[in-house]
Amino acid sequence: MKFKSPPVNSLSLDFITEFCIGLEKLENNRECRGVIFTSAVPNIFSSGLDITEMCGKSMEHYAEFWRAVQEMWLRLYGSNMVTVAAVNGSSPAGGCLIALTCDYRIMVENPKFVIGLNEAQLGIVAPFWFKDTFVNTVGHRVAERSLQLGSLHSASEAHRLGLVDELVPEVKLQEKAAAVMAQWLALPDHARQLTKSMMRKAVLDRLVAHREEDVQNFVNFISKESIQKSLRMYMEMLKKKKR
Ligand SMILES: CCCCCCCC/C=C\CC(=O)SCCNC(=O)CCNC(=O)[C@H](O)C(C)(C)COP(=O)(O)OP(=O)(O)OC[C@H]1O[C@@H](n2cnc3c(N)ncnc32)[C@H](O)[C@@H]1OP(=O)(O)O
Repeated sequence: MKFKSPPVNSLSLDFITEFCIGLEKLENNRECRGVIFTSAVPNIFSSGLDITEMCGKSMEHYAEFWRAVQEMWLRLYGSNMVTVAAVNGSSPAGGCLIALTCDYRIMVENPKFVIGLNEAQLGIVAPFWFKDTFVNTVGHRVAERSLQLGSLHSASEAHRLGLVDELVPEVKLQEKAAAVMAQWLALPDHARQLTKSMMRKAVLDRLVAHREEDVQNFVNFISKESIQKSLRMYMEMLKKKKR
């Protein structure tokens, strides 16, 4: 699945809806046993949640958007397929979450590319299921420090921390992703799928059990004037950076 929503593959409601539909089609296709996620936008894997979906909109819109974000994560983290992220660009916040939610992460070894859950830098808080996914990948200590500081890690640092599994030169990315996929698909599906489910079930169940509460927390948090102000300032900063 190649993300192609220029300029930065931000995760808008439309993007997320298409992502979920695409994933469901693949999940229902018996001939498809694995998916590689990558980007068709140069230098960007995904810039994370589309901030304009969380700024200046109605409470109803925030609730609809957040349910879609939850749905995307539930489908991807709970997927029966082998999922490989071929990270060929920067991947902050929600973009990093997509990578973390996959079974394996390969990143291009470009010192300019960054990845991480930088929510704290925007004055927002990564929800518990982002945190759980992060902890399950890198362990509690690394996740705690990285989340509190809202760190964006270079590709080499992300590799050292275990946030990504492998680094490759850009030209080798697709070949490496295909080789990893072949290695994972060599196992019997039922054994791999049951093992994956056993490892991820508690974290998935936790969101399913608290889904509406999580939507309400998000809506209350994001609609606070202080949070709206932080997000507006962040968007202005992104725009000014260009000039
Ligand atoms: C109690 C429960 C509480 C729950 C709280 C909420 C939890 C929310 C969880 C997740 C949050 C997120 O995912 S927020 C998104 C975080 N993303 C970022 O911080 C990345 C921001 N973007 C960048 O750093 C850079 O754009 C880039 C490194 C990704 C690319 O840099 P580049 O120089 O190539 O491009 P530009 O910066 O010039 O950007 C081009 C264009 O795109 C706009 N843009 C960028 N990112 C976003 C985004 N995430 N959403 C919307 N729009 C974005 C940027 O403003 C530029 O627009 P213009 O061309 O109009 O200027």
